[in-house]
Amino acid sequence: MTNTSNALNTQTNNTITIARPDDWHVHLRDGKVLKDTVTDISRYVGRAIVMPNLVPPVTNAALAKSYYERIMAQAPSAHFKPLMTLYLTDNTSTEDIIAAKESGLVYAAKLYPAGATTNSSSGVTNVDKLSDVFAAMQSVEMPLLVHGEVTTADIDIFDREQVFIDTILAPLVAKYPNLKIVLEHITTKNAVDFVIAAGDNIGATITAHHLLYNRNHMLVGGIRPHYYCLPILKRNIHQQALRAAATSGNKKFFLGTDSAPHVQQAKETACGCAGVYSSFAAIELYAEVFEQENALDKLEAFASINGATFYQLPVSTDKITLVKKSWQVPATMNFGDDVVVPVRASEDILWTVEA
Ligand SMILES: NC(=O)N[C@@H](CC(=O)O)C(=O)O
Ligand SMILES: [Zn+2]
Ligand SMILES: [Zn+2]
Repeated sequence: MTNTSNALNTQTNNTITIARPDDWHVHLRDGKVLKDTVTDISRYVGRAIVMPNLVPPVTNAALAKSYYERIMAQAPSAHFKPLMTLYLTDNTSTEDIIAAKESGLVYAAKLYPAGATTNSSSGVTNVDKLSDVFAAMQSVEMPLLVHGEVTTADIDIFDREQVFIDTILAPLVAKYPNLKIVLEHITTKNAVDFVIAAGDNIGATITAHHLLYNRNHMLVGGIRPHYYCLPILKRNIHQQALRAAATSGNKKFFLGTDSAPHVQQAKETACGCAGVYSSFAAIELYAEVFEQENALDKLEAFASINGATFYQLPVSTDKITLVKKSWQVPATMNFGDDVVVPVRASEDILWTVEA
């Protein structure tokens, strides 16, 4: 099959060539494990929006710069570029936003409602405290990335995203009509519907695991901690809505793995951490979903075009090729002095990226 100048992807039944994908939401962690996460992600991913939920969090341009330098010190592949993010707290100032923008390294700021997820204890307790910060972000055109879950004890964990959209996100979108917002790792039909109905300034990332799995995978026949992530896997109708959105080609939806490794002991315990490690095989996992939905022709839009367009960055001119060839994921993977149990551990992944 020949490529035409305006159709970027080339496809047969068993291979597909697309522009180099980016990952618009990933956790690379820090310290000894950085070598492992950076090696895995930089195998073929171009740009990655790097989450700032370290301990302590990445709250200003200076911290973002030193984290950037620690990532680059791992000697990632030449095509890899980390795009840094700022962690918003109750104390973030408009000066922090301006300095971050001027650094040229920070591409977005992340809103973690305090207590919502891993390392979010320094997060924002009340978005009203950040009015000036959001106004500054709107004026310097810095996207706001949102972990969209409320944290109040009276709200059921399966409803946290929907309640966040209704009570916090919708008013925020109304108050800052030009602020670019990415609702990260969406998990519900409510989120899909909200994003579709909103203006072009509102987008969403979708993880591979929320496309491949629903809460039955986590809970039927025994509790499986390696499926536990936040926002938590929802029921099948939500999974179907996510699959429809991702494979639709709609420019508002783009690839964000939310790959979030935790050591094996921290997952396989009485109170296990939230997070799924997936970035070692991101595009291969998404390709399974797109093939199942008969939408391999939309994979490039989701993985390589829509996110770049949202962030006003050029689409990569490099290409990668996926081949329909299965391989077995190891039971564990190196993670500093420890190991992580990756998504699909000891099972097959159906696609392979050609070296
Ligand atoms: N997604 C997760 O379950 N965990 C993430 C945090 C996050 O993205 O919310 C982590 O940092 O471990
Ligand atoms: Zn999150
Ligand atoms: Zn995340």
